[in-house]
Amino acid sequence: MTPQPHQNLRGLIDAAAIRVAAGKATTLVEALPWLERFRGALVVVKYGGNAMVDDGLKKAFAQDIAFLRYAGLRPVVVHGGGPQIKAMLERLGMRSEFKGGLRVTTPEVMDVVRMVLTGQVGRELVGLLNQHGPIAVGLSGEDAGLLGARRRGTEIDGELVDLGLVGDVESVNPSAVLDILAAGRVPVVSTVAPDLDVEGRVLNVNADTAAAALAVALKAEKLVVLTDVEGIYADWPDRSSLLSSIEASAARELLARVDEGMVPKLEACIRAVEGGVPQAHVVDGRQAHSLLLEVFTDEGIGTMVLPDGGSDS
Ligand SMILES: Nc1ncnc2c1ncn2[C@@H]1O[C@H](COP(=O)(O)OP(=O)(O)O)[C@@H](O)[C@H]1O
Ligand SMILES: CC(=O)N[C@@H](CCC(=O)OP(=O)(O)O)C(=O)O
Repeated sequence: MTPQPHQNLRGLIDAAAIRVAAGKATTLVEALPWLERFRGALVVVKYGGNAMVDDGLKKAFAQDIAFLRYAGLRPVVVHGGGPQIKAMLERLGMRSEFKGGLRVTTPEVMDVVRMVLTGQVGRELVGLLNQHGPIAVGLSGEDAGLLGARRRGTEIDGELVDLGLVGDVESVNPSAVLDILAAGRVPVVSTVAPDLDVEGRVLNVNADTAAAALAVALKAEKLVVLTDVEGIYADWPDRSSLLSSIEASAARELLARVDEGMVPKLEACIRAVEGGVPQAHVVDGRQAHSLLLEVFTDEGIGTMVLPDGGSDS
């Protein structure tokens, strides 16, 4: 019997659909070695405020974290919120400046930082994640003694500059995070920390810094820093100088040549790998699902920071 034209068309569509399905299966199978390798792995993901400005990207980020969780990893989210703090300060008619990539924080600015990070950005991320099931629990460095911080300055042209209520993490008590992970949930951490020297005072901790300290304390398998640039450039802003990987001591040398937002990020990656985290990645958070690509494919996305000698192993 001669096939009717519509049957022919149907046959063609089916063949195309099968090819698409086969492609999807290939993608899933390609993830298998990574699923095996990272099953149960604790991964600290720092989600930068600049990668958080677009609703579609935020949704994709929440999907990625939910995916990691349902794939059997143990993601811990540490979020930033620099642009969101800036927007709120502007609404309130306030200003703050950055020195060495860190916000100079007066007591009035600190109130806004705490309100925006813990009360706004953290809440929003928890809400987005919980659209995938009751998985996310938000907490700040103040909860159950998670973080303890001491005031720090920053060095600019060899001189120590005061930053006000800015802290560096001195102690981590990870038990609250571990409790949440043991319950099968995803901790979402905002980086306000009690001052170890002045009772009742809280300090503004850069989120990269806090993520590194947490990754070390939790003995994470990796730290992934999502930001608004493709990775670390050896010669910023020369776009041909994107690094695919760099070892800790070379990264330390590079610190003198990066500026502003990349300073705490690079410091954080160095701190993580020198503290025992096997690898730290700076990845472009403006690309939807970059986190999944980083964890589950071998495509070498972003820049990987390794401990010294790590490239040879
Ligand atoms: N060497 C470098 N490589 C990449 N980015 C750099 C470098 N030096 C400075 N930067 C700047 O750092 C920015 C990332 O920091 P930031 O905007 O604070 O991100 P986030 O909000 O994710 O913490 C980049 O957008 C870029 O402008
Ligand atoms: C001391 C310091 O600079 N704290 C940061 C905390 C938020 C943060 O780190 O946000 P991003 O990751 O989006 O940059 C700030 O006040 O902006």
